[in-house]
Amino acid sequence: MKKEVIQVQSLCYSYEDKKDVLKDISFTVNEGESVGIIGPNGAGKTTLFLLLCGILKPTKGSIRIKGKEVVYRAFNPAVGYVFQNPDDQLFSPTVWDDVAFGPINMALPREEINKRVERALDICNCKQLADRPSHHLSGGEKRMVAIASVLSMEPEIMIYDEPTASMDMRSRRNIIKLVTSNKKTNLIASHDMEFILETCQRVILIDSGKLIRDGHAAEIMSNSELMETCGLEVPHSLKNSG
Ligand SMILES: Nc1ncnc2c1ncn2[C@@H]1O[C@H](COP(=O)(O)OP(=O)(O)OP(=O)(O)O)[C@@H](O)[C@H]1O
Repeated sequence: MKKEVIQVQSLCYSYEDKKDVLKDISFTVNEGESVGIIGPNGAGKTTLFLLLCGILKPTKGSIRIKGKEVVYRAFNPAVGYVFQNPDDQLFSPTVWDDVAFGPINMALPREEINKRVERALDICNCKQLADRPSHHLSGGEKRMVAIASVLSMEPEIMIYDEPTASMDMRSRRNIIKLVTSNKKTNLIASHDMEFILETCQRVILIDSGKLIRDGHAAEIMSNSELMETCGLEVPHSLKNSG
């Protein structure tokens, strides 16, 4: 039987100056599943991710990761979060330092740190960037390095917020490959519907903070009436198929 690794129960969230950003959200995610989180701008996708990582604290409801309640502001090595904006993730003098930052803070032995950095840079095709300052990289390069800086911590659950934004075709393909070939649990928010379709069997559709649908990706995303009501478009590859 599949293990439930994420359990979200009756989750509500209000910012101080923006109420009811998430309204009574409940879902579970099994180990090894890849789930797309789709919804229009401002639907609450990033807010949901910040709650899953413990960066924000639920106004109501609960989130359990691997059976344990998420602790507000506590680092959870099981969860890796790739921020929407890579500049929020990269701050060290070089790419190598940025990718090593997590493993160093996990107090791993030097040899293990080196191994993990090499592996993460290799998976993300960033080896040649290792000695460059992260803030001198292009937008797409920064995004790949940001992914490497999370992969180096080897979390079981990866959360990606808009991973294909500003990526060229080759880098986008590379992300599809790394998401579909890993054995991790993946949560991915994206407006790139074709990308979601290629990487996720299941999607959760959120609109105005409410969970509208949770189910089979192609089934939900081919429903043109539903997609349009939520300000989204049926991906090209599903047009005329549903
Ligand atoms: N720090 C904040 N303070 C107040 N309101 C916020 C804050 N961050 C986000 N919001 C508001 O909360 C709502 C949900 O925002 P969120 O970033 O979670 O949406 P999203 O689905 O990720 O959007 P996008 O697709 O544009 O990235 C929006 O109305 C946004 O304006």
